[in-house]
Amino acid sequence: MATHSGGLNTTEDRTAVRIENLVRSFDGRTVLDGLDLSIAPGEFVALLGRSGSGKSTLLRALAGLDHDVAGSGDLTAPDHVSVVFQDARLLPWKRLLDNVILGLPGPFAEERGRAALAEVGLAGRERGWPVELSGGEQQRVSLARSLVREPRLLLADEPFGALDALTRLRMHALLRRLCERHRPAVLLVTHDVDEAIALADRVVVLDRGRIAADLPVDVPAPRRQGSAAHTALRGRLLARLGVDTDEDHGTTGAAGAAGAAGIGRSTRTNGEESAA
Ligand SMILES: Nc1ncnc2c1ncn2[C@@H]1O[C@H](COP(=O)(O)OP(=O)(O)OP(=O)(O)O)[C@@H](O)[C@H]1O
Repeated sequence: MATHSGGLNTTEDRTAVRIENLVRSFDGRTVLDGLDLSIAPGEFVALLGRSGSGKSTLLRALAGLDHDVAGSGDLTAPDHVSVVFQDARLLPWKRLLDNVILGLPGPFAEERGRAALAEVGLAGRERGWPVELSGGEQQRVSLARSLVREPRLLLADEPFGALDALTRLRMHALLRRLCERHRPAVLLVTHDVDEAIALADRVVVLDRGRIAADLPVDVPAPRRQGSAAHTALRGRLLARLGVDTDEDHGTTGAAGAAGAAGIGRSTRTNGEESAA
């Protein structure tokens, strides 16, 4: 695997993503400060961090969307990267199938697009228009558009942030199924600690431009909220986010709000927490 300082490289080896000493600054303010992170092929990593901590900046760097931003470090990512954003970003003047296969080369693009729409539960809607879809359905099309390209790395920037709670749960189940089938490496940015625990193999917390915690999700399926393992991991993550949950003292109301927001006052030390 070849890596080059300051650029985006590609690799086909056993590491899907390797980031070393990544630095990104805006107007003299350092946002990513020597960040290190690796993701294995097929691994699902959730990225938490307070607002403004640099999560989207990291995603943009991985997507190769920040060529105009000054910075340094080594960054290695696969050739095939897809990005899903909070808004589905469908082209309103194109039918759903055409949105899914937009720019997709090859004679079987239509066939693959139909299969992808069926996979996300939208079989028969190929000739429909984006305006006819709910927010959740639009995000399904966005997922189909990403997965039809068989990415080795799927980057998702709060893809369910605008959805209602029930739709969000359905989308969790769908994303899990799709990832089990297609096995891309995934980096999911979320503000929701419970979403991170529900979906990821590993959760990392970004703080002060570095990875402050890197914890495996050792919660037995079906990862029910309220189980001892779920509650323990949730508490550790919220603590790293600077949220005082009081869960040890038997009050969970504030923790519930904090779990969804992923924000709060800063009380942590600067040390990195990782798997014990
Ligand atoms: N193009 C840019 N020009 C100037 N500053 C920027 C730019 N992009 C990001 N920033 C700044 O970098 C910091 C990190 O932004 P980023 O969007 O990566 O944070 P985030 O963790 O994704 O935040 P949120 O959770 O609120 O979406 C913020 O202070 C933001 O204002």
